[in-house]
Amino acid sequence: MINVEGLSKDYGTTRAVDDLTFTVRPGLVTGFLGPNGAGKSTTMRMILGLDQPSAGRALINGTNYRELSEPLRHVGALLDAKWVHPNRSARAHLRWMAAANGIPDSRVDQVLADVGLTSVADKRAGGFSLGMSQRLGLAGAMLGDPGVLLFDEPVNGLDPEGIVWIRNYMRALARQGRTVLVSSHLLSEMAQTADHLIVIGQGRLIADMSVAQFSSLAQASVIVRSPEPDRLAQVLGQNQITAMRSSTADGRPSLTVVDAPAERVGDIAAANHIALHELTPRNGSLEEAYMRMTAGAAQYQSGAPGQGSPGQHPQGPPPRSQFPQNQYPQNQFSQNQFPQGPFQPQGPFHGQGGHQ
Ligand SMILES: Nc1ncnc2c1ncn2[C@@H]1O[C@H](COP(=O)(O)OP(=O)(O)OP(=O)(O)O)[C@@H](O)[C@H]1O
Repeated sequence: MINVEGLSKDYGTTRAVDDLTFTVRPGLVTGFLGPNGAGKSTTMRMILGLDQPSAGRALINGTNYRELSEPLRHVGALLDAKWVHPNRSARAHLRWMAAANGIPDSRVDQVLADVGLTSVADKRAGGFSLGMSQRLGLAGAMLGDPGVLLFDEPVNGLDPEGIVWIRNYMRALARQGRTVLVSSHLLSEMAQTADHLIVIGQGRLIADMSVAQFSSLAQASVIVRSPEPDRLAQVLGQNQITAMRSSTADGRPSLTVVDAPAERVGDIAAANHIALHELTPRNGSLEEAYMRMTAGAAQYQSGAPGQGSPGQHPQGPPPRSQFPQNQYPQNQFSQNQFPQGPFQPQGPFHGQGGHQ
């Protein structure tokens, strides 16, 4: 288990991590999600004792990383896949790591086999593709058979096969009861990999909830086509359901309902003898929900001149007062309550009823 408590990090005048508190539980893949510059890597480095917090602490199984005896037996990390001597073979690299950490040599061939690198174990690691380097990094992380694993953007630059492989590998580690924290700036990736999400923006906690709860934040809708759209809209209105005129992807006229499930729309149509030619439930886009949630928290985003562009380092996060006020009750989201405007990052949203 990882416990992050009131963790902050300042680099000069830049507050990279701002009073973060969260727990990463065993048996789950926890996605650590946030736009570029949100503070994910800095947080992971502090968990791994590579950076000193300005305030707060990060504990692994109740202990500070720097106080762990034989840390590789507790924590494995994949931070930079290319962190390997280019002229060493994969096997030599792992043997060197094992020797430095009091891990028996026999473990090296085990982890090489686990990640599918046995056949290239004696090849120069410098000649490895990114996918092979990621596997070697994973092998290094698994050397001490640790219960806690941290992966920083592990799918960056991988081809689809590599992405699926690493995703399955992380899920298998969690199923074995390990604690798995994996960072990404891609919600689509996390939605397929993680069970739980911790979302940060500008160093602050924005959301801490299961992927299922996060999904329910995305607004669902029902697409309806009928030869009698006006009468259908009218009877739906009589039932306090709003139907908006829309059109399907191929240009056919339709109605879109956001405040009732497909079953209710179908029942009302049937009760009023209105034929339906289509009744399609649609899940809201998770990506849209994520964009709304992190709006204003992205360090670099396209926007008006002066709002920050790639390569420009702003002077630090804006003060909290610049964010719009929260108009929504916390912890009370339902499918149809998700805010339409930019999500404000003042108060973290803690999912209820998630995994314990
Ligand atoms: N060594 C450093 N010195 C100064 N500022 C730093 C340092 N490391 C990180 N920062 C700043 O801290 C903030 C958080 O950076 P961090 O790399 O942790 O974010 P991230 O969420 O991992 O982003 P990315 O997805 O782009 O890697 C950024 O403003 C970054 O510029």
